Amino acid sequence: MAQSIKRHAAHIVQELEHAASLLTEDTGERLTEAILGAGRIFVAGAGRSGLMMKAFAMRLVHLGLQAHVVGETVTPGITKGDLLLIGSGSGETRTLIGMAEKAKALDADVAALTIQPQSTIGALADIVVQLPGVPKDQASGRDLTVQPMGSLFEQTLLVVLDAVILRIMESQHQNSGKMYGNHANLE
Ligand SMILES: O=C([C@H](O)CO)[C@H](O)[C@H](O)COP(=O)(O)O
Repeated sequence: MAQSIKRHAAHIVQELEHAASLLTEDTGERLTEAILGAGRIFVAGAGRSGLMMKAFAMRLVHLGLQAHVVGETVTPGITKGDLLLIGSGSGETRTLIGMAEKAKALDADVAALTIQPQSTIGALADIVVQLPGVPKDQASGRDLTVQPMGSLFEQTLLVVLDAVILRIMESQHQNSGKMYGNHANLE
């Protein structure tokens, strides 16, 4: 018999709680330092992972940081001192590998959030944040989730990035009210 949406939602939250419990105490600390030390932050990701990266870029802008989404028409060029932040569960998405290589060639720093630190993108990155989850082909870790493809990773990615935002808010004495002042007013 089909389960209710409520039960499915509760199951997803349970999976996320388990994923959060697998994080180490220092998860994201180096990344946070790199974000605060960067000239500008460029975020990249494909598909649903890319949507999470976009959501993160919005909050960085709310914090008053210079953040850009790779691939947008108005996104400037990356250069030395900038940080390219890639979210990729598999760490093997072709377009993102090319971006990581180009950023490195231009002397920018690269950080990756991925399930697979040993992946091509993980190996190219200066900073790797390993997240629990199941890659989209579900070749490993199937016991962690009932959800399709990379959903658990994509949700965990958003949760961890939102936690990074809270960490930056603490260190910069920011609050939601101040950040709201930087929110789009043409919407
Ligand atoms: O959109 C995606 C798909 O729905 C998997 O759940 C992925 O996020 C997209 O294909 C990018 O993959 P990764 O780079 O492996 O995160």
